[in-house]
Amino acid sequence: MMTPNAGVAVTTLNMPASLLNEALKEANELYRSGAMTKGHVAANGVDLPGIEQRGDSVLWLHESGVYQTHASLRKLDEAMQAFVQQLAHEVKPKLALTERTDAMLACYPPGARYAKHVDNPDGDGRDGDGRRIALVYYLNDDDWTDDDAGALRLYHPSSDGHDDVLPRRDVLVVFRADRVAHEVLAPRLRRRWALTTWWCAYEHE
Ligand SMILES: O=C(O)CCC(=O)C(=O)O
Ligand SMILES: [Fe+2]
Repeated sequence: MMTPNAGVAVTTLNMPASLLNEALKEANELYRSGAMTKGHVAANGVDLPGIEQRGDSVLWLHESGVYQTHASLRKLDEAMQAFVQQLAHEVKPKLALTERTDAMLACYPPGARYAKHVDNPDGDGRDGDGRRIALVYYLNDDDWTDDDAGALRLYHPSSDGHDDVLPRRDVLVVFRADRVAHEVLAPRLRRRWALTTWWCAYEHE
Protein backbone atom coordinates (compact mmCIF):
# COMPACT_ATOMS: atom_id res chain seq x y z
CA MET A 1 0.00 0.00 0.00
CA MET A 2 1.48 3.35 -1.05
CA THR A 3 1.15 6.24 1.40
CA PRO A 4 1.79 9.51 -0.47
CA ASN A 5 1.19 11.66 2.62
CA ALA A 6 -0.18 11.53 6.13
CA GLY A 7 -3.75 10.29 6.32
CA VAL A 8 -3.83 8.90 2.78
CA ALA A 9 -3.21 5.43 1.32
CA VAL A 10 -3.55 4.22 -2.27
CA THR A 11 -3.89 0.57 -3.19
CA THR A 12 -5.71 -1.79 -5.57
CA LEU A 13 -8.29 -4.47 -4.77
CA ASN A 14 -7.30 -6.73 -7.71
CA MET A 15 -10.88 -7.53 -8.63
CA PRO A 16 -11.48 -9.69 -11.76
CA ALA A 17 -11.88 -7.80 -15.06
CA SER A 18 -15.19 -9.56 -15.76
CA LEU A 19 -16.67 -8.25 -12.49
CA LEU A 20 -15.40 -4.72 -13.15
CA ASN A 21 -16.77 -4.74 -16.72
CA GLU A 22 -20.14 -5.88 -15.43
CA ALA A 23 -20.16 -3.27 -12.63
CA LEU A 24 -19.39 -0.49 -15.12
CA LYS A 25 -22.25 -1.74 -17.31
CA GLU A 26 -24.59 -1.67 -14.30
CA ALA A 27 -23.43 1.85 -13.42
CA ASN A 28 -23.97 3.19 -16.95
CA GLU A 29 -27.37 1.55 -17.05
CA LEU A 30 -28.35 3.31 -13.78
CA TYR A 31 -27.12 6.61 -15.20
CA ARG A 32 -29.11 6.23 -18.41
CA SER A 33 -32.24 5.16 -16.53
CA GLY A 34 -32.30 8.50 -14.69
CA ALA A 35 -31.91 6.85 -11.26
CA MET A 36 -29.02 9.13 -10.24
CA THR A 37 -29.53 12.60 -8.80
CA LYS A 38 -27.28 15.64 -8.42
CA GLY A 39 -24.85 15.54 -5.49
CA HIS A 40 -25.59 17.97 -2.65
CA VAL A 41 -23.35 19.86 -0.27
CA ALA A 42 -24.39 20.58 3.29
CA ALA A 43 -23.75 24.05 4.74
CA ASN A 44 -24.62 24.93 8.32
CA GLY A 45 -26.75 21.83 8.50
CA VAL A 46 -28.82 22.89 5.47
CA ASP A 47 -28.63 20.82 2.33
CA LEU A 48 -27.91 23.03 -0.69
CA PRO A 49 -27.82 22.13 -4.36
CA GLY A 50 -24.10 22.30 -5.13
CA ILE A 51 -24.11 23.41 -8.75
CA GLU A 52 -20.88 25.45 -8.47
CA GLN A 53 -19.20 23.29 -5.91
CA ARG A 54 -20.07 19.82 -7.06
CA GLY A 55 -21.08 18.49 -10.49
CA ASP A 56 -21.49 14.79 -9.89
CA SER A 57 -24.63 12.66 -9.91
CA VAL A 58 -25.04 10.09 -7.15
CA LEU A 59 -27.05 7.08 -6.04
CA TRP A 60 -27.06 5.50 -2.56
CA LEU A 61 -27.00 1.86 -3.55
CA HIS A 62 -28.38 -0.03 -0.58
CA GLU A 63 -31.08 2.51 0.18
CA SER A 64 -32.25 2.62 -3.44
CA GLY A 65 -32.71 -1.16 -3.52
CA VAL A 66 -30.60 -1.69 -6.64
CA TYR A 67 -28.46 -4.40 -5.01
CA GLN A 68 -31.32 -6.84 -5.74
CA THR A 69 -30.67 -6.42 -9.45
CA HIS A 70 -27.11 -5.04 -9.66
CA ALA A 71 -25.04 -7.82 -8.11
CA SER A 72 -21.66 -6.68 -9.46
CA LEU A 73 -21.88 -3.33 -7.72
CA ARG A 74 -22.89 -5.16 -4.54
CA LYS A 75 -19.86 -7.48 -4.80
CA LEU A 76 -17.51 -4.51 -5.11
CA ASP A 77 -19.10 -2.92 -2.06
CA GLU A 78 -18.51 -6.21 -0.19
CA ALA A 79 -14.86 -6.27 -1.31
CA MET A 80 -14.37 -2.75 0.08
CA GLN A 81 -15.99 -3.83 3.33
CA ALA A 82 -13.66 -6.84 3.58
CA PHE A 83 -10.71 -4.52 3.03
CA VAL A 84 -11.82 -2.33 5.93
CA GLN A 85 -12.23 -5.35 8.21
CA GLN A 86 -8.50 -6.05 7.74
CA LEU A 87 -7.67 -2.37 8.10
CA ALA A 88 -9.67 -2.16 11.34
CA HIS A 89 -7.06 -4.32 12.99
CA GLU A 90 -4.22 -2.02 11.90
CA VAL A 91 -5.91 1.21 12.90
CA LYS A 92 -7.20 -0.15 16.22
CA PRO A 93 -4.66 1.71 18.40
CA LYS A 94 -5.92 5.00 16.95
CA LEU A 95 -9.49 4.49 15.77
CA ALA A 96 -12.41 2.42 17.00
CA LEU A 97 -14.65 1.91 13.99
CA THR A 98 -18.36 1.93 14.76
CA GLU A 99 -20.43 1.73 11.58
CA ARG A 100 -20.27 2.30 7.86
CA THR A 101 -22.41 4.40 5.61
CA ASP A 102 -24.29 3.17 2.59
CA ALA A 103 -22.24 2.99 -0.63
CA MET A 104 -22.49 6.04 -2.86
CA LEU A 105 -22.13 5.52 -6.59
CA ALA A 106 -20.94 8.79 -8.16
CA CYS A 107 -20.68 9.79 -11.80
CA TYR A 108 -18.79 12.88 -12.96
CA PRO A 109 -19.72 13.65 -16.55
CA PRO A 110 -17.02 15.37 -18.66
CA GLY A 111 -16.30 18.82 -17.21
CA ALA A 112 -17.84 18.09 -13.78
CA ARG A 113 -15.73 18.69 -10.67
CA TYR A 114 -15.94 18.77 -6.89
CA ALA A 115 -14.23 21.80 -5.32
CA LYS A 116 -11.75 21.45 -2.45
CA HIS A 117 -13.41 20.19 0.73
CA VAL A 118 -13.09 18.00 3.81
CA ASP A 119 -15.85 15.36 3.95
CA ASN A 120 -16.45 15.65 7.69
CA PRO A 121 -15.01 18.94 8.97
CA ASP A 122 -17.33 19.23 11.98
CA GLY A 123 -17.87 15.77 13.42
CA ASP A 124 -20.99 15.15 11.31
CA GLY A 125 -22.99 16.38 14.29
CA ARG A 126 -22.41 13.03 16.01
CA ASP A 127 -21.20 12.26 19.49
CA GLY A 128 -17.51 11.73 18.62
CA ASP A 129 -18.00 9.02 16.03
CA GLY A 130 -18.53 10.99 12.84
CA ARG A 131 -17.02 9.80 9.58
CA ARG A 132 -13.25 9.29 9.93
CA ILE A 133 -12.31 7.14 6.96
CA ALA A 134 -13.32 7.58 3.32
CA LEU A 135 -12.80 4.81 0.77
CA VAL A 136 -13.07 5.72 -2.89
CA TYR A 137 -12.89 2.92 -5.46
CA TYR A 138 -12.74 3.63 -9.20
CA LEU A 139 -14.78 1.75 -11.75
CA ASN A 140 -13.53 3.38 -14.93
CA ASP A 141 -12.60 1.91 -18.31
CA ASP A 142 -9.28 0.08 -18.07
CA ASP A 143 -7.53 2.45 -20.51
CA TRP A 144 -7.97 5.68 -18.52
CA THR A 145 -4.92 7.91 -19.15
CA ASP A 146 -3.46 11.26 -18.04
CA ASP A 147 -5.29 12.80 -21.01
CA ASP A 148 -8.64 11.74 -19.55
CA ALA A 149 -7.79 13.83 -16.44
CA GLY A 150 -10.27 13.64 -13.53
CA ALA A 151 -7.64 13.12 -10.82
CA LEU A 152 -8.45 13.13 -7.14
CA ARG A 153 -6.21 15.87 -5.69
CA LEU A 154 -5.27 15.25 -2.06
CA TYR A 155 -3.78 18.18 -0.17
CA HIS A 156 -0.95 17.76 2.30
CA PRO A 157 -2.16 18.70 5.76
CA SER A 158 0.77 20.91 6.72
CA SER A 159 2.01 22.44 3.47
CA ASP A 160 0.78 23.73 0.12
CA GLY A 161 1.71 20.47 -1.54
CA HIS A 162 -0.67 17.92 -2.98
CA ASP A 163 -0.75 14.51 -4.66
CA ASP A 164 -2.92 13.66 -7.66
CA VAL A 165 -4.34 10.15 -8.07
CA LEU A 166 -5.78 9.27 -11.48
CA PRO A 167 -9.11 7.45 -11.18
CA ARG A 168 -7.82 4.28 -12.78
CA ARG A 169 -9.90 1.12 -12.67
CA ASP A 170 -9.52 -0.94 -9.47
CA VAL A 171 -7.60 1.78 -7.59
CA LEU A 172 -8.77 2.29 -4.00
CA VAL A 173 -7.93 5.51 -2.18
CA VAL A 174 -8.34 5.54 1.59
CA PHE A 175 -8.08 8.79 3.51
CA ARG A 176 -9.07 10.52 6.73
CA ALA A 177 -12.55 11.90 6.13
CA ASP A 178 -12.22 14.26 9.09
CA ARG A 179 -8.89 15.80 8.05
CA VAL A 180 -7.75 15.45 4.48
CA ALA A 181 -8.78 18.26 2.12
CA HIS A 182 -9.26 17.04 -1.43
CA GLU A 183 -10.91 17.93 -4.71
CA VAL A 184 -12.00 16.16 -7.86
CA LEU A 185 -10.57 17.60 -11.07
CA ALA A 186 -12.90 17.40 -14.05
CA PRO A 187 -12.59 14.45 -16.42
CA ARG A 188 -12.04 15.63 -19.98
CA LEU A 189 -14.13 13.44 -22.27
CA ARG A 190 -15.34 10.38 -20.41
CA ARG A 191 -17.65 9.73 -17.50
CA ARG A 192 -15.70 9.27 -14.30
CA TRP A 193 -17.07 6.62 -11.94
CA ALA A 194 -16.41 6.04 -8.24
CA LEU A 195 -17.92 3.91 -5.49
CA THR A 196 -17.48 5.54 -2.07
CA THR A 197 -18.13 4.39 1.48
CA TRP A 198 -17.32 6.08 4.75
CA TRP A 199 -16.63 4.54 8.16
CA CYS A 200 -17.44 6.24 11.42
CA ALA A 201 -15.05 5.90 14.35
CA TYR A 202 -14.07 7.23 17.74
CA GLU A 203 -10.52 8.49 17.91
CA HIS A 204 -8.53 7.43 21.00
CA GLU A 205 -6.78 10.28 22.83
O1 LIG B 1 -14.49 10.62 -6.51
C1 LIG B 1 -13.54 11.00 -5.83
O2 LIG B 1 -12.36 10.81 -6.19
C2 LIG B 1 -13.79 11.71 -4.51
C3 LIG B 1 -15.21 12.17 -4.34
C4 LIG B 1 -15.41 13.03 -3.10
O3 LIG B 1 -14.54 13.74 -2.69
C5 LIG B 1 -16.69 12.98 -2.35
O4 LIG B 1 -17.67 12.41 -2.84
O5 LIG B 1 -16.73 13.52 -1.23
FE1 LIG C 1 -14.88 14.18 -0.64
